[in-house]
Amino acid sequence: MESFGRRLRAATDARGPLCVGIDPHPALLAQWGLEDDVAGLERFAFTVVEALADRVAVLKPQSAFFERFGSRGIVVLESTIRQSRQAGVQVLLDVKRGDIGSTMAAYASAYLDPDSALSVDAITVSPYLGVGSLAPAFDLATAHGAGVFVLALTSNPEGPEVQHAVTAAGKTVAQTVIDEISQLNAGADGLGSFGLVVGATIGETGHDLSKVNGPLLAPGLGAQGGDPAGLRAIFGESLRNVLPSYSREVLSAGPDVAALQAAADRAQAACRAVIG
Ligand SMILES: O=c1ccn([C@@H]2O[C@H](COP(=O)(O)O)[C@@H](O)[C@H]2O)c(=O)[nH]1
Repeated sequence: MESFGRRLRAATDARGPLCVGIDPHPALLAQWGLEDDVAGLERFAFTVVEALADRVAVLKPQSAFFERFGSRGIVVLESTIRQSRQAGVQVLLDVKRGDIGSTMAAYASAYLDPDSALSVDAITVSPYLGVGSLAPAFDLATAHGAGVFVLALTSNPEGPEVQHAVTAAGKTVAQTVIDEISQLNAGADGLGSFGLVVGATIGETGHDLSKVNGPLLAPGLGAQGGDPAGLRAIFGESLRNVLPSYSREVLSAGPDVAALQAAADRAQAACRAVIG
């Protein structure tokens, strides 16, 4: 199977770099005139897929908002993933898993084994137990042409306390993660399949992303205050590999399908003006 990195590059070349999150917040369900229940969750998620699956490169369901409804929410997540993939969009499940290797192997099979009902193109993971503990996810992703995005410099204000801490080796925790992921992508044919999460809100931090050769997911645009104009200072020469990601800013245009599409088109144009 073609690698995730190559599929992603083809998708962003064809449709632009934009990633839109599917985050069915209770407040958004109310704004859309939907009940805060499984039927409302389903209507919300399916409407986003109907509106955007054929015009953006990546849809990013936020697992937490589906898990909130227990097993019935997971069934909706499975359908959302299935419909999205059938429509040809890359699906990045924002699920931020991370555990000791033997447990990580089970998480990996849940999301990266093509036989799983929750199988997606890529997932987000947390390196807090050490990047090496994520090896089962890297291995399964490689075997099945999937991708893995590792949290490095997150968009929230609490992140730097941990991520900017300097290790005994003299590098920040974030730079350690960045360098380990860069090594995984070394020798990739085209864009690598191992990505990083680097928030669009962080400003210039001095971290070196130039050797990553993998996709750089940039959440935090719109509702969290990030602006496409700020991406240049954060990503420098790696700008071409950035996947700018919006959730609430685009989703709040719903439930009208044409209004959602117009909001996504505006976000796409703003990002293209910076990323190209
Ligand atoms: O550093 C991070 C990592 C992940 N996220 C996720 O992205 C979306 C952002 O939603 P907005 O409505 O555009 O603020 C959400 O699912 C977060 O969990 C992040 O924001 N920052």
